Amino acid sequence: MDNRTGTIFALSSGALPSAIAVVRLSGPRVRFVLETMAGIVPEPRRAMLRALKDPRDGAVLDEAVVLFFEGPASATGEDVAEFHVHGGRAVVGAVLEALGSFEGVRPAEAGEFSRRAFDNGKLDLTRVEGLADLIAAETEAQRRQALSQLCGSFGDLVEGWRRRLIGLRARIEAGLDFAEEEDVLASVTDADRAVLSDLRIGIETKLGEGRSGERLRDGLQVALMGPPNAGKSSLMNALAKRDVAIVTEEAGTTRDVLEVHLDLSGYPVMLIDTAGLREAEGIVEREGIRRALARGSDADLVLWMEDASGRRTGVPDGVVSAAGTVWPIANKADLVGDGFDAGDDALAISVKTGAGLDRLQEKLAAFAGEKFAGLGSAMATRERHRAALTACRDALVRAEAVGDAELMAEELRHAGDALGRITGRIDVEDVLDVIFAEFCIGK
Ligand SMILES: Nc1nc2c(c(=O)[nH]1)N(C=O)[C@@H](CNc1ccc(C(=O)N[C@@H](CCC(=O)O)C(=O)O)cc1)CN2
Ligand SMILES: Nc1nc2c(ncn2[C@@H]2O[C@H](COP(=O)(O)OP(=O)(O)OP(=O)(O)O)[C@@H](O)[C@H]2O)c(=O)[nH]1
Ligand SMILES: [Mg+2]
Repeated sequence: MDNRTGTIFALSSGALPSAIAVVRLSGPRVRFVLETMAGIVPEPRRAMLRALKDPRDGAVLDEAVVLFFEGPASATGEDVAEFHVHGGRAVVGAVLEALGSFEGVRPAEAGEFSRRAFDNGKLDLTRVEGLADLIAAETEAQRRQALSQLCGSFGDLVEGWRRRLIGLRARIEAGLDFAEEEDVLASVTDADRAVLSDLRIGIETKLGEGRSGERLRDGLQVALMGPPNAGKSSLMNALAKRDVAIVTEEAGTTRDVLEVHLDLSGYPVMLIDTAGLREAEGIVEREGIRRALARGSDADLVLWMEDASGRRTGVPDGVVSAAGTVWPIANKADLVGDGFDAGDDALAISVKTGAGLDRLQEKLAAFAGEKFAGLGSAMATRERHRAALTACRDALVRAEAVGDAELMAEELRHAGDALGRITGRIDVEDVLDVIFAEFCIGK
């Protein structure tokens, strides 16, 4: 984004046609556009019904609800206007074209409204990320987490730590100046050390939550693995309630890794179907098996599925997920007869008759619930958060180890800067474009 000034506009609502479409504008020319097209600048935050006119010939384009938000009390911090128009393609097309005809007014790029909100101090980076997650949220747990991040739970926690660090550093540096004047050695008080270790513990606790926050965004990874023809793809389709994967009676049907997102009692799960494992002849199938093993070793949970009517070998040693959780499943219970008991700890199901599927779904939802339980609402949801927290923790550990007040102050500065990168208070020009590019146009 090179041109960060000017007045921008975009269709901020969804796909057309729709009942109503919202066209949003932000920037210094908003008042002029309102006067020209709606004949008035409405009182801030009061909806008005107006005829929208083409600035070039005065032709009426639509009858619209018009809103004005006076900067800085707006979503972007600039003057903002909204035209709530009828959501027809031609209506929206005509309004957008009319807006583009104004001097100094241009279409917005993806994420540009949010970028302005960030630049004007309306949202810190964690809130911006929460906003992106809220728009992407597909399940209740994701919505709650994203909304809490948008409202600042994580950003305020990090900013609180940063302020305490700054306070600590200020006290230590004041001591340094004093020592210089008085020609004595600066010392760090026990109280200062207590604050330091308290901060370190807080950050370590947050780091101890691991990737749970990231998993909440992407979904818990559950990989379907097992020998060919066990019914993995059939189960995938049954749980997804649509025909995602090809199912045939031929062994070796699935080659690529397939993913579907499931909503299990509000928890996000990414179900991964993989190629059946066997000594394969063809290179395509061998590559499929290589991918299957790779995904399985990354998964939070592996469902190891075998055919209950055949000879079951059990879970091979090689198939142990990173989290180490593997559930054996015996499918095709219908072929074995009524009251089939898998015997071992395997869960007996039949995708064909649906037997055992409810139980499996309940178990999966409980597993997801357990994985996400105990997480506060303020959580690190991205790799970059954890990287910065780790850098901060390392600097704090070094600060605790040094005896010299000057070196300690220096480490505290590093620690504070690491936290500042999370909220975007310092030195993050490089990550901004990445974060804002995630957004749709009009946001
Ligand atoms: N019509 C409409 N609906 C919408 C939005 C919008 O922009 N327009 N939003 C877009 O994301 C969300 C609401 N977010 C908003 C965030 C801040 C402000 C705003 O005017 N903030 C001012 C005043 C705050 C106040 O009065 O409490 C400010 O922060 O100073 C408006 C909407 C969801 N619904
Ligand atoms: N009788 C019976 N047949 C089933 C059941 N589940 C799946 N099948 C059948 O088993 C065959 C193989 O099913 P798939 O879902 O393609 O098996 P897969 O494990 O994905 O196989 P690969 O992709 O080759 O590894 C198909 O003909 C299915 O209709 C079941 O519960 N009972
Ligand atoms: Mg398959």
